[in-house]
Amino acid sequence: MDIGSVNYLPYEVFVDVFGNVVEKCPLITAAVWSRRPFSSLADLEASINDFIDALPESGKEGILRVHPDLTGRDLQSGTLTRESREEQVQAGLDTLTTAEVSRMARLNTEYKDHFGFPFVICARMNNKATILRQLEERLRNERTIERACAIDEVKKICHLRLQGLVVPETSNKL
Ligand SMILES: NC(=O)N[C@H]1NC(=O)NC1=O
Repeated sequence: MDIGSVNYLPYEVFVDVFGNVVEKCPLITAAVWSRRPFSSLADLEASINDFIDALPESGKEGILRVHPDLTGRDLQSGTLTRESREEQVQAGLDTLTTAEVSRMARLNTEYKDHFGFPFVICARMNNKATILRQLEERLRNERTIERACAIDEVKKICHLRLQGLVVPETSNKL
C-alpha cells in the first residue's frame, strides 16, 4: 500500500492495518488517524512518535507494560502477536539453550522488579547475544534514562513494522 491509499482508509480499516505498529496499542493508531492526510510514510511515523512523546510518563510506562517478555511465557505458549513472534524468531530467540532461557528469565524478572515494566528492545536490530548484553547493561541505568531508552526501542520496532506495511515513496516511482 502507498501513502496515498493510506490517506483514503476509513478509520476502521486504518486501525485494522496499523493497530499493532506499537505493540497492543491500537488506541495510538486510532488517535493518529485524525492527523491525515500524511504527506509520506515518515510523516505518519512522526505523528505516531509525537503522540507517544506527548504522553505523561505513566502513559509511556503503560506502553511498555503491554509488551510481552522476550522469550517469556507468550513465546513458549504461542500467544504472542504475529509481529512479536516473527521479531523474536528473527533475533534467534526461539533457539536459546536451556541455560540461556534461564538467564533471560532471571534477568527479565530482575529488570521488571527493578523498573516496574518489562525490558523492551527492538529484536530485529539485535541478536540473542546483544539482547542479553543490553539487558544486563540497561539494568544498571537510572530509571528516567531507562524509560526513555525503552521508548526509543518501541519507536524502532514501530519504524520497522511500518516499513513492512507501507511502500516507501522512492519505490512508488519505480
Ligand atoms: N519485550 C520486547 O522487547 N518485545 C518486543 N521487541 C520486539 O522486537 N518485538 C516485541 O514484541
